[in-house]
Amino acid sequence: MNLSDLEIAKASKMRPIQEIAAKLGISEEDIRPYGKYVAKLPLKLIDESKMKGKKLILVTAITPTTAGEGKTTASIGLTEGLNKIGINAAVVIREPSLGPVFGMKGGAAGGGYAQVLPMEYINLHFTGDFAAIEKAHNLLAALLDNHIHSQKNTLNIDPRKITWKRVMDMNERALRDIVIGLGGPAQGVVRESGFDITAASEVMAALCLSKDLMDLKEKLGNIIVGYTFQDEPVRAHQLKANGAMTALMKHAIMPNLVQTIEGNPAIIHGGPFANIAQGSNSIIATKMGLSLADYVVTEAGFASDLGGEKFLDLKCQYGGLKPDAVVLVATIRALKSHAGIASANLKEPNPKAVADGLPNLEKHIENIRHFMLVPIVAINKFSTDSEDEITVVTDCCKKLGVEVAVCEAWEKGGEGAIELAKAVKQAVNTGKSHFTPLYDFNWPIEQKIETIARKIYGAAEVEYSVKAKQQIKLFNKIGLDKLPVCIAKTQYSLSDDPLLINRPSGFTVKIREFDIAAGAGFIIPIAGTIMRMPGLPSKPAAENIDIDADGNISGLF
Ligand SMILES: Nc1ncnc2c1ncn2[C@@H]1O[C@H](COP(=O)(O)OP(=O)(O)O)[C@@H](O)[C@H]1O
Ligand SMILES: O=COP(=O)(O)O
Ligand SMILES: [Mg+2]
Repeated sequence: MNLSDLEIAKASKMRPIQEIAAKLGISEEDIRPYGKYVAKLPLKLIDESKMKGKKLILVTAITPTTAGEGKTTASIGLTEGLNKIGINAAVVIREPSLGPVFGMKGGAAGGGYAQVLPMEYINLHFTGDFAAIEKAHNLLAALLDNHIHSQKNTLNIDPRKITWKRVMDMNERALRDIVIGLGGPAQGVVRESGFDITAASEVMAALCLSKDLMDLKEKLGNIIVGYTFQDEPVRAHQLKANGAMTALMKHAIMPNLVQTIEGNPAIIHGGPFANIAQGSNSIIATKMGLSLADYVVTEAGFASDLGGEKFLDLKCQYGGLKPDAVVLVATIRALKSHAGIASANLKEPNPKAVADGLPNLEKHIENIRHFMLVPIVAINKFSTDSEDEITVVTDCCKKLGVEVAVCEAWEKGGEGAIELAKAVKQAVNTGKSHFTPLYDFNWPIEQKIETIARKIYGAAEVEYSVKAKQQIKLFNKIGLDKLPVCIAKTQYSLSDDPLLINRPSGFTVKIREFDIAAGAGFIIPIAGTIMRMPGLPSKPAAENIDIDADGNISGLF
């Protein structure tokens, strides 16, 4: 195949969004169109009574290369395949961030003949949800600094203990750590601050974990922006910020309906990354999908140790969701990378390297079983994969008693995912999945972290910096210790060291500090050197993106 993702997307004939809505039994009056091919869906379409008996399938992956191993592509392909075998399935995915779009990974609308459309609209500004999240986040920052400057700091906030930063949906390392208020007394109070990427915003997390607009307003009001001189937490509602913040989110709270290349329904909502945030689309969108379709295929970022674990322990517990099966995407190229093969040589057939990389796959299979769930391995086939290499993986799965299917949806669309769809249909109806979260929110903070680190990462122990230990004491004092944890760490290793590939053991996870999302409802242990504002690579994808006089965009992928 020599067409690019964008060329395939442009060549695909889209159906009016009303037709896609009708597939989900939604009337024209009930949708809010954004042009001909996109619509927002009102929350009244969520009906928990209709969710009974519906099937929820999580798509996760093995530890990825920098390009990603095809979870979003396979999720869309599987949805096409399920519809081809007569199952009314919808895919529910996250909205792409401009960070990767202009950075290294590119967009997040799938690939090849397994894409959601309109791809360029989805990958760029879409319906403005990210913009609303950014504005709400930065409004709180502005009100906070204004309180200190213009309102005599009656809340007694210690400017050195402000934790609330600003956000921007761009990979901007230059804004990670900044000094604000320079230029004299009229410019506010001089203090250190910084930017995180919007995908890491607590407003994003609150949106993804809320059940409706008033729940979102309460979550936003509970955001801790910093501490007083007496170490008391200061929350957004004390700045009277959450009403206006929620007003900005009035439309963003509604999920977005689009379509796949084959005209099946796709719901897109929220876009947190899974290495620095909780990595799953919203509870609202997932419940809407389960209210309207019989099967919902949904993805969580990066591998089972990041998006997978956070989807299961955090989102499912908060949302009362129970997955019926987990698809574990594996690629020949990623397995070879775990054998130490350089990225330049990953296309060369090398069955032995595939075999040497299998321990990483085995660990991710074990991780899914830790949640008492049934894994199905989906080999996302690339054109360069050899039959011998694929046989290495299928033999390994058979030895472990794990269902495995080759997924060719990137090349063939739904036709290429029928084998996977049949395996999923069988798995969700065996009743062998008895979803059990890894930990109870009420456990002590250290026990929650150490359970994940040992069981899911394979760590020998967890170490805490002096700062992290002080923060745990503070969290225990102010009652944040009963919140779940959302560990920020590298996506390139099961450990917190990106250089430890394959299945590392005997390592120590080092928690350097914590961020908190007291409003959204979790604490964020930050492991290793991970940053919550990524930087652009030396060859940004943005340099290859262009537009002509007729508005034709090129280079987006
Ligand atoms: N089978 C495949 N062959 C070629 N390219 C693929 C294949 N599957 C995915 N891709 C490409 O790899 C990149 C990552 O895919 P994506 O589905 O976004 O992965 P993830 O969601 O796991 O990050 C995308 O550019 C996509 O088009
Ligand atoms: O948060 C990361 O998501 P992907 O793995 O889909 O890129
Ligand atoms: Mg993805």
